[in-house]
Amino acid sequence: MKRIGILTSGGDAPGMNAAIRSVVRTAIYNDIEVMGIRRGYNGLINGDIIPLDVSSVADIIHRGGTILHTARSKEFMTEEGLDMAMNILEVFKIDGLVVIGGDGSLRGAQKLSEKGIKTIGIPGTIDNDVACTDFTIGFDTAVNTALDAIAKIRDTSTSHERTNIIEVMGRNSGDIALLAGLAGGADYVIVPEKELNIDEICKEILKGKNRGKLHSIVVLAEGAGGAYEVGKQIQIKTGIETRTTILGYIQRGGSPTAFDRILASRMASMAIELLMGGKTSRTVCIQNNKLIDLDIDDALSYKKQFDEKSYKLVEILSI
Ligand SMILES: Nc1ncnc2c1ncn2[C@@H]1O[C@H](COP(=O)(O)OP(=O)(O)OP(=O)(O)O)[C@@H](O)[C@H]1O
Ligand SMILES: O=P(O)(O)OC[C@H]1O[C@](O)(CO)[C@@H](O)[C@@H]1O
Repeated sequence: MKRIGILTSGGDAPGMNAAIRSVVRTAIYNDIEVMGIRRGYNGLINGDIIPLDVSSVADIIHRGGTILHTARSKEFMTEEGLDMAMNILEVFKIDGLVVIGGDGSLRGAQKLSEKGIKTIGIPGTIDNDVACTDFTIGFDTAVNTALDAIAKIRDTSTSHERTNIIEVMGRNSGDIALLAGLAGGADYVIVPEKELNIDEICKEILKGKNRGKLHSIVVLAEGAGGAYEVGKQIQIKTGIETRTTILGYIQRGGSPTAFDRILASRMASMAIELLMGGKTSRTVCIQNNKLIDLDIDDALSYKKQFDEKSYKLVEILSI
């Protein structure tokens, strides 16, 4: 293996830069050249490619976002787009590719490997919705960012004796809501994996009020829908003044936690080892605190298991 490419795709996530740094430095350490493909699969189709050396990845381990930029590419999902991407890889003499992104991005990597380019995927998304891995890069930072916001909202909720609904990201996954809610002492978490029951939530809130609680915190995952409507319903049914905060993109930016930097550095270095070992169509995952690699098709066939125990624990601890 003489020259590899690296790209980030889908939504950005804190820790992607740490992964890029680790790919570049592990490769160069092993005498492999690295080309940075900018703007995801769009950049691959358009030849938006720059060489990366040791210094190009200096001073980025602590930065959010991705220095390679990212994108979602409809064109890449067509047969013509895929062929154009393969042509560009040939033109730039790239014989291995590392893709950092969510499940869609890994699917794209798999398509390229079917066409003959050696590809390795690294799961990076704040949503933690790639079922084959216990953690995706960026998830831990997003949970900590949400937790910090919950703590601040809790202060003002207490002063005003209000209920606060806090909407977090996660697409169709309730993982950010669940863990930020557990760590933030939420009274209730609303997740897409569970049916929404407003009366049940109101009962819990009123139970808390009757034992002298000064505030209630409800963490809602965006995929569970309608934060403002949920807040309105709760206010009508409990008579308690209710406010809604949507955290949005602050969860996708910011300096990655130690956990995400370490996970990113380890996964990315392993991706290069896999390429050097001649592997293709594999994705790196972490399971039970061990890094493993799986065939991308197998990895994408995993079904995400909802963490019922943590969900129950939120209920137990909010009595
Ligand atoms: N089935 C597929 N075949 C080829 N390419 C795909 C496929 N699915 C997704 N991709 C490519 O990967 C890109 C990113 O996918 P997607 O928008 O689903 O985000 P993701 O990687 O799942 O990350 P996130 O959910 O964090 O945004 C798509 O825009 C597309 O270019
Ligand atoms: O960047 P966009 O297109 O607004 O996408 C937002 C989505 O991306 C994510 O931030 C990451 O997949 C989701 O949590 C969210 O639903």
